[in-house]
Amino acid sequence: MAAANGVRRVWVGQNSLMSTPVVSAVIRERIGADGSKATGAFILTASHNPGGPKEDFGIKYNMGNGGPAPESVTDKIFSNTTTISEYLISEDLPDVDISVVGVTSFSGPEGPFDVDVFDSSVNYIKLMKTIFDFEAIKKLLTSPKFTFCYDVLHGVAGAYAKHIFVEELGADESSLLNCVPKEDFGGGHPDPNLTYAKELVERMGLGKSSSNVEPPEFGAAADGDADRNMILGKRFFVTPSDSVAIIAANAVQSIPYFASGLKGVARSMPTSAALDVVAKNLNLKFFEVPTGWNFFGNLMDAGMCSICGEESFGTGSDHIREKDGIWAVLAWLSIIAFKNKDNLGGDKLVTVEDIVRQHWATYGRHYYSRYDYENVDAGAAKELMANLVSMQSSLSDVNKLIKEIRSDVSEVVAAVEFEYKDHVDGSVSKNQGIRYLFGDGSRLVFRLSGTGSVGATIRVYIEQYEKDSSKTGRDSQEALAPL
Ligand SMILES: O=P(O)(O)OC[C@H]1O[C@H](O)[C@H](O)[C@@H](O)[C@@H]1O
Repeated sequence: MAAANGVRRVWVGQNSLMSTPVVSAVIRERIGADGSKATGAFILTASHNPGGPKEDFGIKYNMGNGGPAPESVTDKIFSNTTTISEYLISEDLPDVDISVVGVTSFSGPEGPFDVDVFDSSVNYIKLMKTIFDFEAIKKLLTSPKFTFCYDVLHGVAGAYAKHIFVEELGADESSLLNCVPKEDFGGGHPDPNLTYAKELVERMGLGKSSSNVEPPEFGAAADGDADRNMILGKRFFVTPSDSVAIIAANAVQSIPYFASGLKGVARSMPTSAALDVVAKNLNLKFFEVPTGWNFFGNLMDAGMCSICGEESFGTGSDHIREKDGIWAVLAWLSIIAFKNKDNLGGDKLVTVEDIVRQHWATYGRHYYSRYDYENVDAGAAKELMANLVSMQSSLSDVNKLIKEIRSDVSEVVAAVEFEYKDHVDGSVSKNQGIRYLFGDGSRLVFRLSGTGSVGATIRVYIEQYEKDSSKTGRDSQEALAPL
C-alpha cells in the first residue's frame, strides 16, 4: 500500500505504538525536514514477528509541522470519504521485523521503498536532553528526601518511562506503576484523571481508603498515547489549568530551553484564566484559542507561542506540535528541582503543594470545575445550546433569572459565543462554546464535546477568580457552590 500511494519511505517506531509526541517529533525531524508538506496519513502495517500475522497499526493524520490536522484538512478528508468507491489492500507486502533497528529496502509495483525501523525512545530522550537539565532532575530523583510515582496506565509511555526516569534519571523502578504497555490497557481506561488513575490516586493519599504508607512527594499519570498528563502532589491535585500557568511562571528559571524568555503563552478557551494572569504579570504575549491542539500549531510555527495548555489534561511547548505528557512531568520535576536546589540536604522539601499555594498567593487562584453530561440526546443538546445563545441577547433577563436562584453571585456583564480568527492564517472558527462572563471575573462556559461517541456530551466549565490571598485556600467545590 505504501508503494502504491507513492510513499517511498515508511518510518516504524519500535514498541509498535509510537506515542503521539514522538510521531509529531519524527514528522518534524524526518519528514518536515525533507521539504514535503502535509504528510497526509501515516499508515503503519507490519507484523510483530517475521512470518507472523500483519496488523494495521493505525492511521494518523498529521501535517508537515508534526501537528494535528486543522479543520480545513479534516473537512476535506471527510468530504473525500463520502466519495470513496473502492480501496485496495496489498496482500503481498513483505514482513518487517520491527524488533530489529535498521533500514530495509523493498520493491513494490511502483518502485522500491524503504522501511526504517527505529527505537523511538532514543529519539525522544535526545530531544528531551536539549530541553531539560537532566543532571538537576537526577539530583532530585536520587535524593532520599524525594519520592516519585508515575502511572502510565499501561499506555505507550511505559516504553519511554523506564528508559528516561529509571535508566537516565536514577529513579527507583518501583516509582513506575502499570508501565508495561498493553493492547487492552490492562482492562482499564487510560485517562489521566482522578477517576481513572485509581491506583495512583490511592498511592498519593487522595483515595477513599486510607493507608499508613506515606504518599510520594510527586505523582503523575499519562494517557494511552502519552500526550496528556495529570500532576499530583502528596494528597494534592493540581488542576491542568493551574499546571500550565505554574509551568509558564517558572519556565525561564527552571528549564534551560526557555532560559532566554518565552515567546508567548496560550490556552484553550474553557481552560481557566490562571495563565492569563501570569501572562499579564510577566508581560507575555497571550492567546486564547478554541479547544483542540491544532490551534496552537500555527502560533508556534509563527514564533508567537512557547508554552500552552488545555483543561483536558494537555500541556506542551513548541519543541513539537502536540501536547506531550512526559514533557509535562519533566517540566514539573525541573521546577521542583529548581525550588529545592539548595535545599536537598535541608529539613523539608518545597513540595508540589507549596509551589501551587505560593503561586495562588502571588497571582490569585482560579477555582475551577468541569461537569460532563455524557450520552445525552443530540437534538436536545443542540436545542439547549441554541437557547443559551438566544438568552445572550438579554443580559437583564439572564441576571434576573440567576438572582432568583442565587442572590450571592455577581452580575453577568457579557455573554458571547466564542469565535476565533487565527492570528496567522486568518481562518475563522465559529460556535466554539458559549460564555457567560461575570463582573468578578467568574465564568460559566457551555460547550458541546467534539470527542464524545454516543449522542452528545455537554461540558459545563465553572470558574471563579479569587485575588485575596487569604481566601485562596478554600475547598474548591465550596468556593464554586454559588455559581
Ligand atoms: O471536545 P472534547 O471532548 O472536550 O475534547 C477536547 C480534546 O479533544 C482531543 O483530545 C484533542 O486532542 C484535545 O486537544 C482536546 O482538548
